[in-house]
Amino acid sequence: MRQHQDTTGPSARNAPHPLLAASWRRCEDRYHLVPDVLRPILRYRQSEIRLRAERFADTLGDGAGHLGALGNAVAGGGGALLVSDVEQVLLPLSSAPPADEALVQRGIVPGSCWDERIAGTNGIQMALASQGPFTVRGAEHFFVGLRQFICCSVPLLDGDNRIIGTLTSAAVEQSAGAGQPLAAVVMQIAARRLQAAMFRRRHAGRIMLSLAPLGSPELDGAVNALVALDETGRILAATRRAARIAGSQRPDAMVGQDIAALFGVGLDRLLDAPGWFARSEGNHPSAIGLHVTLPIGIHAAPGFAPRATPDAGARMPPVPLLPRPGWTEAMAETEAAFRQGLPVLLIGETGTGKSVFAQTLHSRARAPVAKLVTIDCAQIEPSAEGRLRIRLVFEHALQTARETGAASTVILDHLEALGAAPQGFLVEILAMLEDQPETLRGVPAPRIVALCGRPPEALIAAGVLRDDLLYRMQGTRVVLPALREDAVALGETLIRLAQDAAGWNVPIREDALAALMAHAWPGNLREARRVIALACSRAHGGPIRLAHLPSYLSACGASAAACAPPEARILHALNAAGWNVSAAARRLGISRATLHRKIRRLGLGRPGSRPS
Ligand SMILES: Nc1ncnc2c1ncn2[C@@H]1O[C@H](COP(=O)(O)OP(=O)(O)OP(=O)(O)O)[C@@H](O)[C@H]1O
Repeated sequence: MRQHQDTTGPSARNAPHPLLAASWRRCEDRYHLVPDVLRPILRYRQSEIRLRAERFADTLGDGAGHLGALGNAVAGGGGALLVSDVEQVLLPLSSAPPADEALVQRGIVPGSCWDERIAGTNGIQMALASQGPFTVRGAEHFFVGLRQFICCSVPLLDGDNRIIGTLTSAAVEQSAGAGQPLAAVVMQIAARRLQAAMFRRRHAGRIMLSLAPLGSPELDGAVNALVALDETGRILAATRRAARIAGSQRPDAMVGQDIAALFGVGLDRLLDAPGWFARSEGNHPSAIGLHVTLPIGIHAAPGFAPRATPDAGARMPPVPLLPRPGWTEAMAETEAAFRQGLPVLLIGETGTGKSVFAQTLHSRARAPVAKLVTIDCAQIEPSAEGRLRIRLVFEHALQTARETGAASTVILDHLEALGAAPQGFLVEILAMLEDQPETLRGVPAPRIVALCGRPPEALIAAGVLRDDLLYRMQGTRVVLPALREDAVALGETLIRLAQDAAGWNVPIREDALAALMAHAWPGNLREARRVIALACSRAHGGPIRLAHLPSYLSACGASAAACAPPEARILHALNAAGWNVSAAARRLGISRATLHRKIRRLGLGRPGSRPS
């Protein structure tokens, strides 16, 4: 080993750290560096530095913004924050100027390269070599010119646990004094926080499990001990720190495992725990705290797709729309409220067209890119799993709103079937969206359309529906009438359905129409569509007769014909006569003028053109 003036290096005086000694040996024996000559400085061109800095800032994401504040904090303690990439090139990412001109004089400036082969033993290179925090003090630097400094460096890991660079607090050793140990801690915390942010961004939209070694003396020790999970509790990714706390060799070894198997506690239980869940038994000798965060925040979520939340898309229903009584007026009124972002409550028996109405509302909202997602409340379990599903749907809606800039529509179908616990949870989400719009950070809030099969007041009285949920949901309300409530509309609908199914103006014989008109239609439009389709197929293209109807309708045909409401008979006559009023009047045995009067009084009209 070469002797040099000033002091001898660590290897010559029983190096305090074997890695330091090894570095010194390489510098002398392999790279033939001489400590007491001027350190050769390799400095990159401005254009190259800018490129490197941009790439690095992209990887850091939001974290890059925090480096300025960190730089100021380090400068306040008498040091300078140095940020290097993985090739040990200093980047101009910390806006704070170096605290001491000495750093500049020694070439510690953006673009300078701290590769050991040129710069000798130094903090940046030691942190990368040891893959952990490393402080190189004064005489431990290889080059004499650097021995006035103390450098605390930590490697910086990204969301995939790859080392992307280092953070260093550099200061003149004499003036750094007592502040320097603190600087080392600050660097570690900053690196952990930056990695946590990168990991969260990398796995945005995923359930995040945080781990903490309970009783750990470390300050802020668990901030980057993160595990990304799928909805079943299977591990998708983990940070190195999480793997260490979980007692796993490597993060990769955790991937695919179920947290229930690994920690002895399932996702459901963790979701029900209000805060940190202490895990002190099982395979792990030391106690671990576990905490789950659901992805309700507004994140970009690459590849995220919520489970069991079929996306109805902005499609119109695949059936030709029939005019429904009051529909046009209700649609006009509701559309205005809907565009303003007010929630819409649609009430009606099964099959009255609530979903069709909601989808029409969405597709007419003049935002073709907006997303439509549906939660079928009848399928939401009262467990934590159900809660999770609701959250995922809202997360998905917010994510697409963020990507497209257009508010998504969330349809809550079969609201009456939602259990008490998920109702409470829904209230929380709606309250957050409504009362804390700042949490959305400019992303348009989802528009809510709730569909309810029974009058909500009756549900509240029966203790089935929470009143605060109802009030959160009814910005405007529309009641879709049952088919039986309006005889004229029923007759017109049946005739239109028959025309659509047969493909021509197919007549419905009087006894068949009477039986159809006498039926209560508990399944409303859904049932009517099915019955008419069956009748048309049985009629083989000819007129629909009583015998073509399902038996539960044809059985009461004869008696029904006798007591068929007058409007049904008039409608039938008009239909049979192809809406020729004179011919229909003759069939009915009344005058043309009388028929005209009746048509006006009953508000009858030839089945009109289909709504667009
Ligand atoms: N205006 C319409 N024109 C034509 N068909 C319609 C119309 N409205 C509803 N339908 C038919 O009725 C069926 C039921 O409609 P929809 O699913 O919207 O009813 P709903 O009130 O949401 O029923 P549920 O409460 O059972 O989910 C649809 O599949 C469609 O075939």
